[in-house]
Amino acid sequence: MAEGEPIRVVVTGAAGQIAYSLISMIANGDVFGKEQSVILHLLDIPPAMGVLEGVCMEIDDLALPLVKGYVKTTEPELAFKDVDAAFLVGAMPRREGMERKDLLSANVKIFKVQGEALNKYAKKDVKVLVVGNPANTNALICSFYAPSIPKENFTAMTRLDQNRAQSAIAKRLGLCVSNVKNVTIWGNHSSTQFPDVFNASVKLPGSSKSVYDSINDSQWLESDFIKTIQTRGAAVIQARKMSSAMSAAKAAVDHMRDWWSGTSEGSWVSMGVISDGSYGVPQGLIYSLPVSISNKQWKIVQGLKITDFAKNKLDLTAKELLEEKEEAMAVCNA
Ligand SMILES: NC(=O)c1ccc[n+]([C@@H]2O[C@H](COP(=O)([O-])OP(=O)(O)OC[C@H]3O[C@@H](n4cnc5c(N)ncnc54)[C@H](O)[C@@H]3O)[C@@H](O)[C@H]2O)c1
Ligand SMILES: O=C(O)C[C@H](O)C(=O)O
Repeated sequence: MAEGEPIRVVVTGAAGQIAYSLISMIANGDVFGKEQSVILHLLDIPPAMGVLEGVCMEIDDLALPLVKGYVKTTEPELAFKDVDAAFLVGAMPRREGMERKDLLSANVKIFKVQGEALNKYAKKDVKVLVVGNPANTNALICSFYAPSIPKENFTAMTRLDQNRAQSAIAKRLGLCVSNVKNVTIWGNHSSTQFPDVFNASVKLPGSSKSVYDSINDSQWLESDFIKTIQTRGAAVIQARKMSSAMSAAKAAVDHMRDWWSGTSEGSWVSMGVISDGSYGVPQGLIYSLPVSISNKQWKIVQGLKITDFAKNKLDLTAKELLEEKEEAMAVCNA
């Protein structure tokens, strides 16, 4: 990319509630850096075009110098044309009482169509982040229908779960969240996910201590803490009557920023990525794993301690993803 040239960034579901927070953060340089200008590609469906018109007025009124233009469209071929990065947010959110996989039959077809469009129109090194639920399986389907783009370029968002877990640990310890490092989310962005602090640490002045030792309450860590993170999305829906948006947008920013700029030495983040058999996870699923990133390439962190307790949890969430994959393929082939 030539110095000073804008990158093209697509946000789907651009008239929705997550996009409303996300677009301003992208436009402000929070994802691709304060020097990187952007052309925003904003995709939504015809009934949402009036709202999107208003969002575009607000983009103008933000008066942010990094925004070199925007494309507002209902056409995937325009939305995905030559894009460098894709935030695939547009999909139906769940309502109270639903599991995310209940959205599968409604949402998965969107990701088939968008995979095909990415395949035809996007740059071959496009970085794709799927936010729309069920995020892991939607990312898998999107990648399946975009065979000319490397599978490594399709990821699903579990960063919100990581942020929730790190925040809960910090709160319990009375520390700032920036002191908590290397919490891992394994598996599906669903109630079977495993938020794992066995390998996480707490930074203290001049030293570092394991989260386990710092909290010193394995009963809490192995039951209430896990359940709270697994069901946090549902708790937000119950309270707000709408799913998380502000925190979801921030997590999407964190995910793409780290993919773009890299992780620091000795630290990792969680992303739903294509599994290669590491940690006994079946190959070919989009499964949340610990990754370190440099030169815009993620790498699965190897050698983390997996106890029998953890292994059972890893297997359970893999089983759910295998079932979702089968159901999604059936929906797409129907
Ligand atoms: N992975 C995560 O951590 C995470 C977190 C929060 C929400 N989500 C999911 O993100 C999705 C969006 O949530 P939201 O709160 O912004 O929903 P929303 O209903 O406010 O917005 C969704 C937008 O997508 C649009 N849309 C629908 N079909 C589309 C299509 N085919 N192409 C383009 N746009 C389309 C809708 O018109 C709407 O404007 C939901 O599926 C939600 O469950 C995921
Ligand atoms: O829980 C949901 O349905 C929305 C989102 O996936 C979340 O985790 O908040």
